Amino acid sequence: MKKISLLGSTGSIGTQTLDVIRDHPQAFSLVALSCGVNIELARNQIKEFKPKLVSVAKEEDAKNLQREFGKEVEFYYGDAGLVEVAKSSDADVVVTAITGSVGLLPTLAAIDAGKPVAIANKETLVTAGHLVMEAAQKKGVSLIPVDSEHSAIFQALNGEPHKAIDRLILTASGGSFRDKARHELQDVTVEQALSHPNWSMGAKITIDSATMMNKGLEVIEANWLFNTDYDHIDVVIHKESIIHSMVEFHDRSVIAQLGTPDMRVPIQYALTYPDRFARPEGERLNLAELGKLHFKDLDFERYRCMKFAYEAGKSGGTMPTVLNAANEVAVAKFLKGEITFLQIEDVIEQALHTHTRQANPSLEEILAVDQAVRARVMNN
Ligand SMILES: NC(=O)C1=CN([C@@H]2O[C@H](COP(=O)(O)OP(=O)(O)OC[C@H]3O[C@@H](n4cnc5c(N)ncnc54)[C@H](OP(=O)(O)O)[C@@H]3O)[C@@H](O)[C@H]2O)C=CC1
Ligand SMILES: CC(=O)[C@@H](O)[C@H](O)COP(=O)(O)O
Ligand SMILES: [Mn+2]
Repeated sequence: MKKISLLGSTGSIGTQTLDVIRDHPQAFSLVALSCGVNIELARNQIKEFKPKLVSVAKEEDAKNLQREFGKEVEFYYGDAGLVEVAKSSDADVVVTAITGSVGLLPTLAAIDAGKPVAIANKETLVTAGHLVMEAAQKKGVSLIPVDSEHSAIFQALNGEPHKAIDRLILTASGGSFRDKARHELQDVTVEQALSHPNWSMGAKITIDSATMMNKGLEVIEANWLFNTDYDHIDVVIHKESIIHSMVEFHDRSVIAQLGTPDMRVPIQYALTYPDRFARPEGERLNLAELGKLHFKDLDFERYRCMKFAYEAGKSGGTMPTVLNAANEVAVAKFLKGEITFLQIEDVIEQALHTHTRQANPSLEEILAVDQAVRARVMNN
């Protein structure tokens, strides 16, 4: 029985992780969970899965739940609660399905406690990839990708030596506005931006997908997870999201991983690796029915966030931290109707331009830059 601690249980990846646990009750159990403010759903999850440790965002919710559930469950709250859920249970693996760089400290805590991490929370690797990778290496802890592109690459690599890799090719759907030209993006609404053509995901990543920042974050994520430099990571637009990503080897052989868009597949693989469990209910891929798959080069002027992400990734130091923090706040502002869709790019560009890069930042420096950028962007 593999015991799981789940950060972000009430979100898109979180609830799909619970689907996987529910599908394989002999193999998996949930021993700890965290969520933010969706207490109604968390309450049902606690009743169904009976975790011993739970963290919520607010102290008041933690106190009320403690009264309700009694001694069987220990409740925590806030950022410190996330760290407890990550390190203090008897979990065999921690799934990071929380959104944003708030996932950094709990991820480091899980690694420090020697727990393998099934990593969906890409912002953690973007904001402090060098610290996360160094900690994982030092502790001998594995980071297993959940993000569909990185799971695809992980599966395509399947033990191939690093020296055999020539290029990683990430596929990008193009997001909600894949068929719109740049001049048509002036007045797009939040509702339109939240309508992804292929995937049902949380709000933040859906907006990232529409700006193409999601792919930018994923390029940085791939750089860390697969130790591959930016000149050997490409992106191709593939509107159907059937090929989840590819690896080109030195002999020009290209291995891709395909499947219908269903995040439960990479989530489950991250939990069963190196084994594969069945997903009998999963939708089969029918290529004949699809008929065609489409591919298109990425236009860096159309998708300016991609340019920012490659530049920030190549610069390294604190630049990816700035990219991520500015993006998180800009997306939150767009979702609240405070800025327009195209202003997301302007906010990020401005934050990157005004920042003085620090090389090889410590955890304290990363946290300070993250806070400073958030404060500046929030008040602008
Ligand atoms: N959705 C997808 O298909 C994919 C997602 N990812 C990545 O996975 C991560 C999660 O994405 P997704 O599931 O879509 O996001 P959702 O917005 O659907 O869920 C986010 C989860 O994190 C919790 N949360 C958010 N902020 C806090 C906080 N400050 N403190 C405590 N809990 C918090 C939410 O709690 P609550 O709702 O209770 O407030 C919720 O449980 C992201 O990093 C994303 O990029 C990667 C690949 C695919
Ligand atoms: C499901 C998943 O992994 C998302 O990150 C998805 O890739 C978003 O799709 P696009 O960013 O390609 O639109
Ligand atoms: Mn992805």
